[in-house]
Amino acid sequence: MKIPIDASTKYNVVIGRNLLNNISNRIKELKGDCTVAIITDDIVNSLYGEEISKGLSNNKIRNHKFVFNNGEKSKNINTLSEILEFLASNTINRQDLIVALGGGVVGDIAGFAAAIYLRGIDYLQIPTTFLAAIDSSVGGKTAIDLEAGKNLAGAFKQPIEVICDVETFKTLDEKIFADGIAEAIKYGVLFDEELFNRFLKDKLTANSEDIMDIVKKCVEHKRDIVANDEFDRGKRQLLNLGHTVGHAIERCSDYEITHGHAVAAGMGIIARASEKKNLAKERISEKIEKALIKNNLPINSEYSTEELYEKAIKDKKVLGSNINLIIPERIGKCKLYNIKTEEIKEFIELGKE
Ligand SMILES: NC(=O)c1ccc[n+]([C@@H]2O[C@H](COP(=O)([O-])OP(=O)(O)OC[C@H]3O[C@@H](n4cnc5c(N)ncnc54)[C@H](O)[C@@H]3O)[C@@H](O)[C@H]2O)c1
Ligand SMILES: O=C(O)C(=O)C[C@@H](O)[C@H](O)[C@H](O)COP(=O)(O)O
Ligand SMILES: [Zn+2]
Repeated sequence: MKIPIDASTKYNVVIGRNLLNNISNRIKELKGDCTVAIITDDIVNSLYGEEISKGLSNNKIRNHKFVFNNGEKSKNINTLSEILEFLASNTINRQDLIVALGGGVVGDIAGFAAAIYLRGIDYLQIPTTFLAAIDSSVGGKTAIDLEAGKNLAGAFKQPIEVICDVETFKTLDEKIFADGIAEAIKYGVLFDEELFNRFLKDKLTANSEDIMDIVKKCVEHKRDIVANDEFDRGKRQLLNLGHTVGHAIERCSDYEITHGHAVAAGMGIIARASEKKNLAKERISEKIEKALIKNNLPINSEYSTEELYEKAIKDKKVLGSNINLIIPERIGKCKLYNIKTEEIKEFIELGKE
C-alpha cells in the first residue's frame, strides 16, 4: 500500500509486510549508483541492521554504518556531531543516501544530519517502531534535544521515501509499542472519532488484525495536515496535542519517561483542564482516560505544576508572551488557543487534579 505525501517534495509512504527483504533493490530504483550511509541504534542494528548491510553488499551497493546507543539520551548534539564526522570521513557526497533505520530517535537525528550535511542530502526513512511508522517518519520534522528542552534544534527535511514494514513491530517491547498507541489515540482525539473508539474496544498489539489499517489511517491524517501546513505555522500545531506538557514531563524525568508515555499523560492533563475551564463541548476526559488506560498508558504526572511549568515555557510554540495550546473540544475536534504563557500554569494545575 502506498500513501503519497504532497509537501515541498513529493514522496510515498509504503506500508506492508516483509519489505525489509527488498530494501537494496528499492534503493537502486530510487537512487541508481550511490553509497549508502545507514544510521541506526544498537538494538535495531542487531535485529535488522546487519541483514540490511549484508543485502546491500550482496547487491553491490557500497555501504557504511553508524550505530549509536539506543534511547532519547542519544538524541543530542554529540551524537549529531559524530554522525556528521562519520559521513565526512566516509566521503559521503551529495549523490549518496542516508538511511534512517530505527525508531523516532534515529529518524529525528539522522534526518537532521541529512538536512545539514553538505547543506542537505537525500535520506530514506525505515521506521521500526509503531510510533515512528505513524508519526515521526512522515512529514519532515527532524530534531535533537538541547539542555533546555526537547527538539529545540532541528530542520524541516522531507525523506525521499518512507518504507514501513509492520512485521518489525513484532520485536518491540510492549511498553515501546504503547508509545505509538499514545500518538495513534492523539490522531483519534484530533480528527477521527471512529479511530479513537477502536482504542476503547481492546488493547492494540503488533499482532492485531487491524494494525496495518491503523497505520494507514494515522499516516493519512498526518498527510492531510502536512499538505496543509508543512512548516508548522498553523494547523500542524494541532499535532502537538498533549505535547506542551508531555515534553515538559520528558525533560523533568531526564528522558526516563518515554515520549509516548509523556504525551499520554499530557493529553490526560489537558483534557481534564479543558473540561474544568468549560472549553470542552462534551465530557471528553473520561473517554480519553479510558482509551489510555486500556492500552497501559498513564493519564497523569507526578511532577509538580511548578516543575512542569518551568519546562513547558521553553516550548517552540511560545511566541512573545503568548503560547498556542491545543485544546480538545470533543473527540475528533480540537482547537488552537492562543493564551498568555503564564496561563499554562492554571491549565496544568487544573489538569493534574
Ligand atoms: N519528527 C516527528 O515528527 C516526531 C513525531 C513523534 C515523535 N518524535 C520523536 O520520536 C522519538 C520517539 O520515538 P520512538 O518511540 O520510536 O523511540 P526510540 O527511537 O527511542 O525507540 C524506542 C526503543 O525501541 C527500540 N527499537 C526500535 N525498533 C525496534 C524494533 N523493531 N524491535 C525492538 N526494539 C526496537 C530502540 O532501540 C529503542 O530502544 C522521540 O524523540 C520523539 O521526540 C518525532
Ligand atoms: O509532526 C508534527 O508536527 C508533530 O507535532 C508530531 C509530534 O508527535 C512530534 O512529537 C513532534 O516532534 C513534536 O514537534 P515539536 O515541534 O513540538 O518538536
Ligand atoms: Zn509526538
